Amino acid sequence: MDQTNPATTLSHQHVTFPDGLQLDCGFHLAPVDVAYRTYGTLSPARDNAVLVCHALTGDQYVADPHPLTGKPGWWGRMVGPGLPIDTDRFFVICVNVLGGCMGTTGPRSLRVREDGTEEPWGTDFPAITIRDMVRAQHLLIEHMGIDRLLAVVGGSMGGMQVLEWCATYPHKVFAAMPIATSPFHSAQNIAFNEVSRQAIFADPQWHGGRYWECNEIPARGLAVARMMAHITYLSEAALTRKFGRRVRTSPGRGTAGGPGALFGEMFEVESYLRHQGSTFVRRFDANSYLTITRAMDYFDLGAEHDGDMSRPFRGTRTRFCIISFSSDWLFPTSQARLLARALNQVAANVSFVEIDSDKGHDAFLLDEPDFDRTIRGFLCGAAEHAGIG
Ligand SMILES: CC(=O)SCCNC(=O)CCNC(=O)[C@H](O)C(C)(C)COP(=O)(O)OP(=O)(O)OC[C@H]1O[C@@H](n2cnc3c(N)ncnc32)[C@H](O)[C@@H]1OP(=O)(O)O
Ligand SMILES: N[C@@H](CCO)C(=O)O
Repeated sequence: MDQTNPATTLSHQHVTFPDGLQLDCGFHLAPVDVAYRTYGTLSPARDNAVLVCHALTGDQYVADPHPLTGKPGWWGRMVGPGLPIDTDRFFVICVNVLGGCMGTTGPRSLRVREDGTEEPWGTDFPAITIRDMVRAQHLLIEHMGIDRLLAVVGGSMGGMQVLEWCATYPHKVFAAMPIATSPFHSAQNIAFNEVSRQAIFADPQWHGGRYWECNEIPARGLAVARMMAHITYLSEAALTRKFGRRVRTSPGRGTAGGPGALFGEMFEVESYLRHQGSTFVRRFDANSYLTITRAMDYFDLGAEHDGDMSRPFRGTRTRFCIISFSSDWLFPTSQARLLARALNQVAANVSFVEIDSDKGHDAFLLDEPDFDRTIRGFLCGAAEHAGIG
């Protein structure tokens, strides 16, 4: 089933779809490479698959070390034997999103020019939507011979994909967990994304998006984009608990590119953000960042259906568990509640849980026992209702 493609050294699991995809923007993108990871074993009936959808800067390495950073998978505490998404029981699939930079086709992928030579797509990569990402995942799921996913689970932009799965392929999702997400990307979030993008554009090493020609990357701009965005993933309480107003007298870690040493001292929180920025640029592509943030901005389930948020789910038989976090100000509980209300009009099985946490948006990536229990319980219930042992 797995076709190892020597063109990518980033993913152990990878399929090329020569016919590609018709995108929402009207462009036909072909071929399309889909890079993914699986954990656990697909049952003979192919009915125990759980698709995990990653967030903006995530990737398919959910539960094994990242090939570029060597760090543990981003949901290693959630996915594995005996863990809430139990790989002794479920076959877990995670796909690097379309537009990404970890093996699935994106701006860094090569395209063939008219003269037969190849170059990266760069900023010519077509605009994509969350639905396009889901279509690419669907190609893979069909390729695997899976008719129905037991569950689709994801946080943040991953949650947007969960909702698109339910709207676009309603008969293929038995249960869905949209986490720390919203049925539309808010004006505030579009605004934050725009600041991130402007930081990239302002970097002299951006070179109009053709930075590979100069053998450079817009590292400073991408790092600033990440620093700003990272603040939105936390909460005031989390930042205060972690750093307060503490300063470090020696700049130490996290000084890359900054003027901290000029001031003689640096607040711990500054050092932390610089560290987050500088580690990010080692693993992420700026053009992917632009492409994916734009896809998030376009996301608006209601607008896709004449302003009626419940319409895409009419007739659904999917079981939903919506989860929000009390201190998440990026995807606040109020937006999850709007989703729950819309779903309640048309779906028979909708539960909604707000987890009490002061860790902000990224709480879905962190140790939150109530969250773990909710995921475990919902998946066990779904498996039972689906008749899976
Ligand atoms: C589906 C997806 O969402 S995938 C994408 C998820 N991954 C990311 O977002 C990666 C970046 N984000 C993070 O690291 C997030 O904060 C989390 C949620 C993943 C991890 O949170 P936490 O466990 O609380 O870690 P924390 O935010 O404190 O960061 C720890 C890092 O900061 C460093 N750090 C902590 N304090 C400081 C400081 N004062 N100065 C410099 N560096 C610091 C640590 O050394 C550590 O570095 P390392 O990751 O290189 O080992
Ligand atoms: N911190 C996560 C969540 C963002 O929504 C990421 O970077 O993907």
